Order: sequence, then structure tokens, then C-alpha cells
Amino acid sequence: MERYILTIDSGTSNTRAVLWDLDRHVVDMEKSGVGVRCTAADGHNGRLKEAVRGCLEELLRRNAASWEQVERVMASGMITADVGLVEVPHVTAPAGLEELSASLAPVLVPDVCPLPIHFIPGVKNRVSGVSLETFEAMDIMRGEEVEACALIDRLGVRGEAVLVLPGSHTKFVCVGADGRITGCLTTITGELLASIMHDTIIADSVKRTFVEADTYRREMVLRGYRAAREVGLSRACFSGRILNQFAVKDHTLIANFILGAALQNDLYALRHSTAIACGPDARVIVAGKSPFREAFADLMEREGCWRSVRSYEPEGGAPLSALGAYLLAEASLAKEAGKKGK
Ligand SMILES: O=C(O)C(=O)C[C@@H](O)[C@H](O)CO
Repeated sequence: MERYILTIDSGTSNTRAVLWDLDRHVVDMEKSGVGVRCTAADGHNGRLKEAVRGCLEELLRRNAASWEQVERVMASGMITADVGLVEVPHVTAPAGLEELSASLAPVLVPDVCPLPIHFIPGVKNRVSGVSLETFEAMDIMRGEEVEACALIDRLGVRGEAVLVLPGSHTKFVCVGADGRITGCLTTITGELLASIMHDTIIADSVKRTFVEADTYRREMVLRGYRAAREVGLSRACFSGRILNQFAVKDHTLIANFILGAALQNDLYALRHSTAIACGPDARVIVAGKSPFREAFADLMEREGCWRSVRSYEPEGGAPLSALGAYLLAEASLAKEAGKKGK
């Protein structure tokens, strides 16, 4: 009888579940447009519970599988936040697969799943006593730590490295010599960009359209980046309107300009924040979706402040978050088997 692992990743806007066999192959995936944002809006997590249960049950149904065949159910992301299913405290960096697997929180949520869900904690920076003087060094993540673990495993990352993980929140995750996460830095650029593109006067100049992989224009991204470096993000955004009215009619080019301006803000944070320290010897690995991946890689290469810059393109199969959760399931199952063997 085939055995399976189920991984769940619930973020701010979406929930993704993956059914795996025990040989690290993705059998099937299911997605829902419900995330913890719904909990914040509704004041309860009813929709999130329903979405997670729906995804898991659909995966089993579609693959004629039963709960008896499931070895482990893992969950990562904002599902472990106060607006998720079960709140789990962050683990303090440095942390890698070992620390995270030691801190898994198996919890039975009967109206979601008949097996305990192993909730994976997020990671926070090591800052003792966050105060008005020290807050800038503190940072937290939930979900990106499993993506980071997957990338570190896939690429064998050892030595000083920065992983760039764009999304609703951009995460810069630092990796130390032993391949563990040493800290992170977050910006809300994805959310900010969505607001600029939809809710400001710039919406008209970009026709409410984001840059896509096939409309990515490096030259305009670089121009937006340079404008923001000179005069700041807000002024650079308004320059998008000026350009559109007087010089550049194509709204996709203006969207590229705004993208470059927004990412300049992220790279400024990377160089100036005290949340992580990454020097000129750091290798940069950019993951995430196109065109953010291309844009970060192009801009960081252009800045020339790091030892090397490479992009990681996902290989078919599963998202990095699901792979990281799978690796943690493997680690915890191996630990359990070891204990039983003793
Ligand atoms: O840990 C938390 O509570 C967060 O708010 C972190 C957030 O930025 C997530 O990492 C987004 O995926």
C-alpha cells in the first residue's frame, strides 16, 4: 500500500497543499484562495479551517488514498500565527532543519484533519530585549524558513549567503558557515507595490497591471531603480505618471519603472538595516517568482556589492515551501524511528 506525506503552506492570501510519496515525488497539489487575511477580516478562522480541510480531502479523494496511508501532515507559514490555525512561537536563529524539527508542534485539530498536524515554527532574529533602541535589528518570518531550508538543501549552501525570497513580503534570509539560517530581514514591498498599482494615481499610468515574465523590461527596471535611489520611492512613483503623460505611452514600461523603484527600497534596506549583516563576501541566491527573480538578480548584479549573484529557478515539481516541509517531515520521522529502534 502506497504511503504518503501531506504538506500545507498557508500564507496571507493562499493555501497550498501537496501530496507526496515517500520518495520525495510530488503526487498531486491543491490550492485555495483563502489565507490568514480572511481570519483577520472575519475575526475567526472558519474559512481557513474549511480551506485546509478541503485541500487535504480533495488530494486524498483525487488519488484514491485514505488517511491510514498518510505518515505525516506538516504545516508551515502564517497558519502558525495568531491569525492562523494554531499559534506556535518562533524559534530563535541560528536555526536549520535540526532546530526546526526539534520544535515542531503536533496538534490535533479535529475539524480540519483526523491526524495531528505538525506545525512548523517560524524563525526570529536573536535580539535580547526588543526596545525602541533595538527594534530595527529584530525580524520574524513564518513560512520562508522552510523555503530557505529547501534552498540550502538543494544548492548545498554553506558559507555566508543571502537568500532573496520575494513575495507579499520580501525576505532576505542570511545563511551562516554551517548552513543554518542566522537571521532575516523583511519588507512589505509586495503589498506596497499592489497598493501603488491599484490604489494610487499611478494605477492609471500602469492600467492596474503588474509586470509579468513576458513584459519584463530590464532597462526600465534599472531606470526606476536609479530614480528611487536619487529622489526616493514616492517621487520616483510620481515620475512614472510624468513619464506616461509626456514620454512613455506604454503602460507596461511604466510598470517596470515602478517595479525597479520599489525594489530599490528593498536593496536600500538590505544595505542599511541592522536586522542582518551581509558583507561583500556573501553569495546571493535569488528565488521566487518571475519577474521579481529577474529584477532582483539584475539589480543586485548591477549594484556589484556581493561576491556573486545567481537565480534559482524552481525545477517543475513542488514549491520550495512544500519541499522544506517535506524535509522536516523526513527528519522528524527519522528521529521517531531512531527512538523506537533504541
Ligand atoms: O512571523 C510573523 O508573524 C510574520 O508576520 C512574518 C510574515 O512576514 C511572514 O513571514 C510572511 O510570510
